[in-house]
Amino acid sequence: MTALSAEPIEAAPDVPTPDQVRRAPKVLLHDHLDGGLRPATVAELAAEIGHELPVPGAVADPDALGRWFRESADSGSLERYLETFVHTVAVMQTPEALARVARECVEDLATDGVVYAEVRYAPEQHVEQGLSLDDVVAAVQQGFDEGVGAVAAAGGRIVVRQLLTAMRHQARSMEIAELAVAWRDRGVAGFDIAGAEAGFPPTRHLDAFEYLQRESSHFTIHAGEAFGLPSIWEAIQWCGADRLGHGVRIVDDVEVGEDGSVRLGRLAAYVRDTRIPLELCPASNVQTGAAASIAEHPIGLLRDLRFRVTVNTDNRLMSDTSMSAEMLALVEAFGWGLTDLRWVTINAMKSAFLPFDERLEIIDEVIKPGYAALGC
Ligand SMILES: O=c1[nH]cnc2c1ncn2[C@H]1C[C@H](O)[C@@H](CO)O1
Ligand SMILES: [Zn+2]
Repeated sequence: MTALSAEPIEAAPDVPTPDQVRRAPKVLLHDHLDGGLRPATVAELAAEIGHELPVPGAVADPDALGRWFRESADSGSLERYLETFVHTVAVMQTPEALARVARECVEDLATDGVVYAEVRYAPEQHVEQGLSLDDVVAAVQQGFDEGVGAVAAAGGRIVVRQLLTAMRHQARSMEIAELAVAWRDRGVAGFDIAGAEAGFPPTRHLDAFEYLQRESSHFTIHAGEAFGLPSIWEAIQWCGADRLGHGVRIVDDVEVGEDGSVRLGRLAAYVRDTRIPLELCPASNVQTGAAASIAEHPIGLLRDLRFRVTVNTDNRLMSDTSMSAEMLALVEAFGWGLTDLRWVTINAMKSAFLPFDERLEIIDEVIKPGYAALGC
């Protein structure tokens, strides 16, 4: 057990304005492609293929559809939150639709000031109309390439990589891990597992993780979101996860005394000592019930204790969020300043599944100058 005080790293020097937050360079490690569609795109693609949406007339009123996603995902349960994906996955079954969604994703992230993103989705969910797993990855990559090209043509700069997710309740993780390795030099940076956590421990997919380790590949695991410490422990100590998707329940292993003293249990100490990145997604956690509110979200404590905290969107459509919105909410709830936003951004870039020299280049050439321009 470790004892230490929960003193902040340093006082936040200033309160950033919404415009400063939007202009600040951002790094996004945890964003689902099928959770980030524009409402208008869901409506148009659904109309094209005759998929029935829960909101009639959504093409004419995409905002109403956006509200439906947000409200339905606001369920307090991960299982019910995940039910909303049936409508986004349904409209992402052709190369054209996949490429469009991927291109728009890149454009939306760049508009939000994101300079590096790893965007994940489960290829096995996009083969209902006969595409092969390879076709799916190729279509998404084409969309990403087009999006990056469009951003560059408009004078911007963004780097985007795919993470391939396997669904934890299914049994295709080995195939998806092999797919990630096959595409590793063509836009895929790593692997993940997602889906309902309770009852589906990461060790169910141990063969896939062991294969990836032998291939010197990278992976993150959704763990410690809807389920607690045992899931995090398996993800790290059995499966060898490089990062934790959410990982927010690590606070169950942190004890804060009335006098402000803090004791870390063995697992929390290990996560902090080894600098395992936490892909925290505050708005999503409030919707699924993992946190009661942003103000009560453990990110404040985890930042003060200097865990390797990163800030993420998870599902921009279901949470009606963006990186700027997530950061602004933290500014408001915890009084974070630009120094804190810069810290989580550099934490995220250090934790990316990109080669070391490319990470450094983005930190030195994009992130630091971008914050310096804001006076930080
Ligand atoms: O926060 C999440 N936890 C677990 N699974 C999730 C979360 N957000 C999205 N997913 C699932 C639903 C998607 O269809 C799938 C692949 O992106 O991943
Ligand atoms: Zn997620």
